[in-house]
Amino acid sequence: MVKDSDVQRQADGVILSVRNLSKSFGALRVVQDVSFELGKGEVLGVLGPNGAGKTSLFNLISGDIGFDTGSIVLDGTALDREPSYKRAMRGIGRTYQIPRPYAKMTTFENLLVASRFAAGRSEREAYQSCAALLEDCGLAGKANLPAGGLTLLDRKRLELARALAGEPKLLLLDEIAGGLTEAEAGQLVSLIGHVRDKGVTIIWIEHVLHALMAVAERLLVLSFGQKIVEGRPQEVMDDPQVRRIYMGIEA
Ligand SMILES: Nc1ncnc2c1ncn2[C@@H]1O[C@H](COP(=O)(O)OP(=O)(O)OP(=O)(O)O)[C@@H](O)[C@H]1O
Repeated sequence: MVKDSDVQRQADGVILSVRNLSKSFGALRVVQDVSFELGKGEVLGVLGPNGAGKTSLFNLISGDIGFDTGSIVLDGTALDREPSYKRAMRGIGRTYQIPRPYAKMTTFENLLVASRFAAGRSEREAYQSCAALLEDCGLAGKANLPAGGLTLLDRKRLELARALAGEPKLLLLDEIAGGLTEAEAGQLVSLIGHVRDKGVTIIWIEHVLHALMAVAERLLVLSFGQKIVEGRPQEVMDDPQVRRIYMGIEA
């Protein structure tokens, strides 16, 4: 149920309100009564053990799956049952844990598709913005290579660039640093920092803690589909429940 107060808060600078969101697959309750808010330009990190419901939460926000109960309000608009392509056009961009480029298309063509369809750019505008994006994301030298042949780091860069080509106001990053070396993760962190500096609001699910801690202003921890704690990064990491449940450390 969307309350008038949610819409009012959004006028005050909140870009996303998630209220009492729940989703079950059969008897499995993957997201249970989760609520949080996100300020414009904020970076929220999401943590939790494997299977905690983090990707499911993203799928609910992006519209890849529908929720059972609760509400999601983006910039004053309740998303209700809107499909994912409409949410992309409203400004929700996302990456997937396993990058999903069109493998036979070139890096540049992959970006063009996102720019034309998610951002609704004309052909000319799309060419210009995608050329700039290739530069920003360190992919200029790979523009004409088939995306399927890129290294893992370049596939992650392309995954991020494709999400950015849709010109999102809210960007959902799903374990984008996973599988990278420390130096590669560092490059990605600085890229994400640039995206944040341009005013894009970000929710970032990540197991690579040092990468997340470098950018996130607030953390939210899920366990068995429920939000167990939310707050400033150091407060959250010091929380006894988080140390026990997430890190396996006895308080
Ligand atoms: N489409 C689906 N049908 C049935 N069960 C699902 C489906 N999608 C996810 N699940 C289950 O929901 C639970 C939460 O999965 P989810 O992928 O959201 O967790 P996660 O926190 O992102 O985990 P990880 O860190 O391993 O990516 C898991 O038990 C998973 O098996």
